[in-house]
Amino acid sequence: MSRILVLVRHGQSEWNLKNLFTGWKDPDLTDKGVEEAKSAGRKLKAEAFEFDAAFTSELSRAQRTLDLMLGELGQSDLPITRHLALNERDYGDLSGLNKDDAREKWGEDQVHIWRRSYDTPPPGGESLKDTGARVWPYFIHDILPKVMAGGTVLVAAHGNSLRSLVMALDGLSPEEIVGEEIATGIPIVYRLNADTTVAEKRVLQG
Ligand SMILES: O=C(O)[C@H](O)COP(=O)(O)O
Repeated sequence: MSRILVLVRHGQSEWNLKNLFTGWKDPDLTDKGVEEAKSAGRKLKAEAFEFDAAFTSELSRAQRTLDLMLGELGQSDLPITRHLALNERDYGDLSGLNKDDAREKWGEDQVHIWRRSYDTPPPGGESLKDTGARVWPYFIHDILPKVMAGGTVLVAAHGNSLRSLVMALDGLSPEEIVGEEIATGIPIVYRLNADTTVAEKRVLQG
C-alpha cells in the first residue's frame, strides 16, 4: 500500500516572469518554466516514482508542466484528468495587473492580505477559503480515493489551489497558511496513513 500523493506547482509562466496577477488567465510557460517542469520530472524519475493517475487544472501552464514531467518519467501515455476545480485562485479585478503597481496603488499590506490571507478575497475574485471550497471537495471525491486505493498520484496545479490543499493536509490554521509558499516546479511528496492523515511529507528541493 503506497498511498502516495505528489503535488507540483507549474513551472514559471510568462506572467510570473512579468510579475502580473494571473489567476484564471492562461499564459504559457517560459523557457525557465519548461526547464523547471522537466527538472521536477527528472527528480521524480530519480526516486523511481511510477504514477497510477495524474490530475491537472484547465489551464495550460499546469497541463504543460504535467506533460513535461510525464515525458521525463517515460509515462506520457498515463491518462490525465483535467478539472477547473484545480485552477488557480481567481484573482478577479487584479488579473493582468502588475504586482508592484498594485502595491503602489493599494499599499503593501492590502496587497499582501489579498495574496496570502485565508478569507479576504481580492476585488471580484476568490479568497483562499473560496478556492479551497472547490479544490477540497474535488480532492476528496476524485483524487483521494485513488491514493487510498494504494495508488501513486501526481497533481500539477497552481500556487493557491495547492496552498489550499496543503493547508488541509498539514492541518494549518488560517494564521499559519499566510506564511506558506509553494515554489514552482518543486515536488511535494505526501505518504498517507490508512486513515488519510499524513504519515510523511517531503519537499524535493534542489
Ligand atoms: O495567479 C498568480 O498571479 C500566481 O500564479 C500566484 O500568485 P500569488 O503569488 O500572488 O499568489
